[in-house]
Amino acid sequence: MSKSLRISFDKKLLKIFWDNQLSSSYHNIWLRDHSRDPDSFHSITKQRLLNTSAIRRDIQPKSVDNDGNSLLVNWNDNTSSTYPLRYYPRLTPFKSNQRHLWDAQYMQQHSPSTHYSKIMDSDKGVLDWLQNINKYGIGFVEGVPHTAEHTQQLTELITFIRKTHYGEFWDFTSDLSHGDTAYTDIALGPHTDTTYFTDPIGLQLFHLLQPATVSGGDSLFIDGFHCANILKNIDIDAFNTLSTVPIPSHAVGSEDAIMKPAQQSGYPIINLDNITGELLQIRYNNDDRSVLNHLTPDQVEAFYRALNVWNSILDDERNQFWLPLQQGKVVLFDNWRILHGRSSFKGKRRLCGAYINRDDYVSRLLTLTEKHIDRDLRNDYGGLL
Ligand SMILES: C[N+](C)(C)CCCC[C@H](N)C(=O)O
Ligand SMILES: O=C(O)CCC(=O)C(=O)O
Ligand SMILES: [Fe+2]
Repeated sequence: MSKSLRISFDKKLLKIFWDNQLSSSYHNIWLRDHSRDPDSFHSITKQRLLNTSAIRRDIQPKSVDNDGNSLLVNWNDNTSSTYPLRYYPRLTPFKSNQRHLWDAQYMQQHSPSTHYSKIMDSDKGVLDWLQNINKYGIGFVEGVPHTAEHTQQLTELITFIRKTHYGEFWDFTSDLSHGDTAYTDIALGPHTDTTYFTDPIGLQLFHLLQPATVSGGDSLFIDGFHCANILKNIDIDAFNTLSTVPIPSHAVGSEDAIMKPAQQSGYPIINLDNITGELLQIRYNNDDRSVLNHLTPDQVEAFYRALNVWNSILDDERNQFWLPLQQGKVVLFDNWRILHGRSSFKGKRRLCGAYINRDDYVSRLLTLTEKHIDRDLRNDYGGLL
């Protein structure tokens, strides 16, 4: 084949040249390994059937044809491969181009919200809600009957609730019923929850069933990704410190804890996606941080300096979205991105809510997106998994 026409499906996935211009034998192995022919790839389960280690080291394309839908490669081991030509972006809900980072002013003017009736009507309403989470990290629902039962039912329309040593669907007040300051009336600074789990909870939902009867108890939300970007821009050393120094943290739980109190070896406060390098997870709770007995003297200095810069950004009112939660208004937020807090309060206050696992949230988002957004995507997406 004389033409040397480059067909590039995607820089990362698959680029091949006609005229066998693949430069290294491993590129041939890589190409063969990504074949979508029925002997190499299960079209329903999207799993590889091919035994990668059995691919011959000297595998070479003998010919390459294009039938308009797929690229057909015949190999020198008498096998052949197909590669669908159409390429859709992988449905990865956390590509930064889908995220809209925000400060307090933006959130005051554009609180992403949907109505309870729309969610109860159909799972398209659930998708709208989760798309707000995917884009802004936070999403409100108005018009929710202010009972724990209705709130739990609403939560379970997303997916199942994650059970922890705090219970399943929680409905709590300041009675220290669990060994945590959340069960008191003191102020809580901006934080993410369950930093002491190997897999911090993905989403957190709050519904304030009883605002504080005397005063206070307002809620704070901060876009941790927006703040991490500020940190990166103003002090790259501090950003690098907080995205590398591992921090241990713990939860005491309480006698009736279903699970043993959690104590985890460390993870950094700012965690990046291992493939894309994008912001993946903010893991910050200064109250739950355990003893730092693993740092060198230099790391201690770098850590506390960086922590000060980080806190100066969190404490900047321009980044702090404060609001008094109310009966009937549910908030759901991405605990891997959004920090939350509370002002101290006086009197009785009752908050209910739940945790949802990260992976269960993401798979629900993907499933509803494929169902409602792009039916063709299933085939193209499947062909190129
Ligand atoms: C939400 N709920 C009241 C159940 C528990 C709160 C636990 C708070 C804990 N310090 C953490 O940050 O994980
Ligand atoms: O009481 C509140 O508003 C939230 C407390 C808190 O941070 C939590 O329960 O995780
Ligand atoms: Fe919390």
